[in-house]
Formats: sequence, C-alpha cells, structure tokens
Amino acid sequence: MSKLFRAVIMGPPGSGKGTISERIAHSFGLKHISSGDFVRENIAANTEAGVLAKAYMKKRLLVPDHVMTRLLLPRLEEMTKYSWLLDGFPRTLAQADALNSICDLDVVINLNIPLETLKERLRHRWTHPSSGRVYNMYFNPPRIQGLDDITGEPLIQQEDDRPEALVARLRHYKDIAKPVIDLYKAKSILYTFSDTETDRIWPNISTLLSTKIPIVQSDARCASTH
Ligand SMILES: Nc1nc2c(ncn2[C@@H]2O[C@H](COP(=O)(O)OP(=O)(O)O)[C@@H](O)[C@H]2O)c(=O)[nH]1
Ligand SMILES: Nc1ccn([C@@H]2O[C@H](COP(=O)(O)OP(=O)(O)O)[C@@H](O)[C@H]2O)c(=O)n1
Repeated sequence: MSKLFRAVIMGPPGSGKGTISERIAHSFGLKHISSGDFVRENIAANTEAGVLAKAYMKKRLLVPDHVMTRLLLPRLEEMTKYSWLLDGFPRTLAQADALNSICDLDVVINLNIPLETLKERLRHRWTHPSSGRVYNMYFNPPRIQGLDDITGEPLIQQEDDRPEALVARLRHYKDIAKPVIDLYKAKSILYTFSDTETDRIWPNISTLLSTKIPIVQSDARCASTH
C-alpha cells in the first residue's frame, strides 16, 4: 500500500497558502483541503454548521472552534486513504488539539510574510467565489480582466480583503497562531519560510517535500471511521 502523508500549511491571510497549496497538490499529488473554501461551500449549501459559520463570517469574526472542528474533522475522516494537505486549519490551539486526536502530522509549513506585503497582496486579490480560485492583479492576473479563466464568471473582492478589515484581521491571526506554532515547533515538525515572494519560497518547500514524502512509513495514520 502506498505511504500516506499528512501536512498542514499555515500563515496569515494573504501569505500564499492557497497559491502554494495548489502547487503542492499538483507536484506531489496531495489532496488539498482548504478550510476557507470548505466553510464557504457549507454556507452556500446551507448545512447546519454552514448556517452557524455564516453568522460569524458576516461579522468578520473567526468561526468558533467547535463549529470548525465539526465541519473539518468528518471531512478528514473521509480521507483516510489519501495523502492530504490541510490549508487554514488548525488556526487555534483548540483546533490543533482536535486535529491531533485523529491523526499524526508529518510536516507543518509555516509562511512568515511581512505585514506590508500581505496588505499589498490582499488589496489586489480577486476571487472566483464558487471555486475559490484566486488571482492577483499583478502576480497572476486573469486572462480577461474581472473574469475567471475557467468559467468566464465574474470575480469578486471578498469583503474580508478590503483594506478596512485587514489590519485587525492580521493582528488577530498573530495572537492566536503563536501557541499553534509553538506546539508544532515542540513536536519538531514545523518548517518556517520567510520571504516576500512565493516564487522564492516555492523551491525550498518543494525540496523539503521531496525529502519527506518518500520516507513516511505508515499506511494510514488517521483514525478511520470504520
Ligand atoms: N505579488 C505577489 N502576489 C502573490 C504572491 N503569492 C501569492 N500572491 C497573491 O496574493 C494573494 C494571496 O495569496 P493566497 O494564496 O490567496 O493566500 P492565502 O490567504 O494565504 O490562501 C492572491 O491574490 C495571490 O494571487 C507573490 O509572491 N507576489
Ligand atoms: N480555521 C478557520 C478557517 C477559516 N475560518 C473562516 O473562514 C474565512 C476564510 O478563510 P480562508 O482561509 O479562505 O481565508 P483567509 O482568512 O486565510 O484569507 C476566515 O476569514 C474565517 O472567517 C475560520 O474561522 N477558521
């Protein structure tokens, strides 16, 4: 049986988690689970947890831990046969503890990007709401301005990415991420990458994963639902 790999990518909004996750999924064949996209899908589908999450997102608050874990853990438990990369979860220590109770992580990628860079990127981030695809008007612009490359549907600027919401969001991220980062550092699975450019970070992440993925030993380290 092939070896399974469990990775988390963390970093503040705008740090490039989605962009780098796509490259990792493409190059290493991991399933990419974006917690933000998953929350948005649940909101769109009006699931019980989606309805709860919506109220918080509307107020620009983080979705509470019990709602996030209720959403994400069953999703992960469906994925016991796959290697995966989890993006945007855990965000808090309680979420990290919940994740720890169902699986052992192999690698945590931590993106450490200067505040000014984050602000600049998010000001120019445009999203295709139904797929979660993101563009940046300078870094990776859509082929036709304002329209998604694949579907041709309109792009939007997410409420959260507007400059007024940003600084508080970024500050809040730092406070709650610190104990999560410390936890993974103590477990010796944390790899931090600091730069202003994704294209300079990517070769280092790619090298790290090429050394890690082949040597994972176990078959299925996440608890199974059956
Ligand atoms: N200028 C620039 N923009 C980038 C770079 N890497 C990612 N982006 C853009 O920055 C925004 C945030 O990236 P994203 O992957 O959505 O970050 P996330 O919020 O951590 O998932 C998006 O619009 C990306 O297209 C980079 O190296 N330079
Ligand atoms: N672990 C998580 C992940 C997402 N979320 C919510 O989902 C939103 C979108 O998540 P995201 O990962 O796409 O966006 P960023 O905040 O990273 O840009 C967040 O701003 C939070 O409101 C959360 O509360 N807790």
